[in-house]
Amino acid sequence: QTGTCPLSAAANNHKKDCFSSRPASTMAQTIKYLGQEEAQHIDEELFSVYGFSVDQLMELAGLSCATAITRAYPVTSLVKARPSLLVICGPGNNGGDGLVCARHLKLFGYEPTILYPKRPNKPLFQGLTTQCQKMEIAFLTEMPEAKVIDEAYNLVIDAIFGFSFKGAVREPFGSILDILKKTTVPIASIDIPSGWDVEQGSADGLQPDMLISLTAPKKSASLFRGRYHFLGGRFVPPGLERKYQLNLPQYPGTDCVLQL
Ligand SMILES: NC(=O)C1=CN([C@@H]2O[C@H](COP(=O)(O)OP(=O)(O)OC[C@H]3O[C@@H](n4cnc5c(N)ncnc54)[C@H](OP(=O)(O)O)[C@@H]3O)[C@@H](O)[C@H]2O)[C@@H](O)CC1
Ligand SMILES: [K+]
Repeated sequence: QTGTCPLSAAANNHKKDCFSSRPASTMAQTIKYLGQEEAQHIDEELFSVYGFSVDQLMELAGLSCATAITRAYPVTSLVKARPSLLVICGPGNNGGDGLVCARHLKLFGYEPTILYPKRPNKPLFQGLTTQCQKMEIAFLTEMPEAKVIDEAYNLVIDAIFGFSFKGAVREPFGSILDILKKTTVPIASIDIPSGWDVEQGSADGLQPDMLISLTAPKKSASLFRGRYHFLGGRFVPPGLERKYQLNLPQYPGTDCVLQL
């Protein structure tokens, strides 16, 4: 289930440079790209062994995503008059990351709008939804047409599916992904480009401009061809990193994200 990043020699050399402050024994090692089951085991262990709660890690994950998006697409670089963003949230924890990310992006000066078509009946997600509403973030009642999205928004944030996605896409997300494939505005995907097989990717799927891998990249991230690949979720305890041989690069200073 495990593997290392099958990147080009040039990219790997660059990664070695990034490790140059580390001991020689770890210098040649590259960050591990996780299989689906391994990602789920790590997630489970963070809660059961290391004592974290879901909302704690979701807050850090969502903050990482908002920070990375702000690095790649600063408000001053946006092409439209208003700093408008569309955040599409799915039914699981990836969708929760999207809600947290939207709240922080609002605090960072953007104007996010959220589409959240399938809302779990759980206090965590109800609370995150209320927080966004109280932050005066608008919620759409239906997915706009591709042309409308291209006209209205600078960027789409894809928080539909993460590492638990499996099988053929079920509605309403099939139609939503079909529309997203027709848009031309950049897409920033949280953890996995939605609709991609977590390990194999998808030849005719979304082609996001940005990918924010949380904890560690998943195997399909080796097929990402967009401009910006960031790592976020700076919360991995050393014992967990050692057990799964994650070989995480050092985050600079106090940063919660790192460009890969
Ligand atoms: N440890 C970490 O790194 C942390 C990870 N975090 C985040 O959690 C994410 C993983 O979250 P997750 O496990 O809740 O699953 P996720 O991928 O959101 O999807 C599950 C939902 O999708 C649905 N669904 C599945 N397949 C489908 C299909 N074919 N078609 C349609 N629907 C389908 C499925 O539906 P159901 O089973 O209910 O039918 C379920 O409701 C991870 O990627 C990261 O973003 C952070 O928050 C915290 C720290
Ligand atoms: K996603």
